[in-house]
Amino acid sequence: MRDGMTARDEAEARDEAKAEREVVAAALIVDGRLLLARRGHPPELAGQWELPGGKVEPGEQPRAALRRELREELGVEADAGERIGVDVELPSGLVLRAYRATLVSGTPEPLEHTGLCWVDAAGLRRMQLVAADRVWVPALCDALTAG
Ligand SMILES: Nc1nc2c([nH]c(=O)n2[C@H]2C[C@H](O)[C@@H](COP(=O)(O)OP(=O)(O)OP(=O)(O)O)O2)c(=O)[nH]1
Repeated sequence: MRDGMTARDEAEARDEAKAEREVVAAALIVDGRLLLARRGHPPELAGQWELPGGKVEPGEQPRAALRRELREELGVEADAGERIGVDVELPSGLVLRAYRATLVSGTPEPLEHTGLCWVDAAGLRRMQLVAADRVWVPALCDALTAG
């Protein structure tokens, strides 16, 4: 045990460290199309498409983080649902996880991205996705074709 820390402090610190390592990403599907967002930064990812989302803050639940990110990035209220696709280990040590999301209110706008687009399964296969997201294409296409 670390000096001055109780077992509960340590458990919470572990939980926080774990939460800090997760990036949540939204598979937001409306009318059979998936929303993609184009990154403007960092330079090595600029111009590539991703699922909107971001890092979970310490003490934050992943689905709450996703709702916050969609509010900040797109200006919408959304619900976060089931996981989709596999966990992806990012080179930075973060773990990237995708969740189904449903739109509750608002129209997505690119408040922090350089653009948005809605794609069906064929469109998704043509997009230049950030490398980490490419493993999700089959699962996302299944979700799109399942209606
Ligand atoms: N949001 C998101 N990030 C992704 C995806 N795929 C992927 O490799 N990433 C990476 C890019 C970044 O290294 C990291 C998330 O960073 P971010 O910039 O979106 O996080 P954030 O909104 O919390 O922003 P920041 O304040 O840390 O800049 O995960 C994805 O589909 N969505």
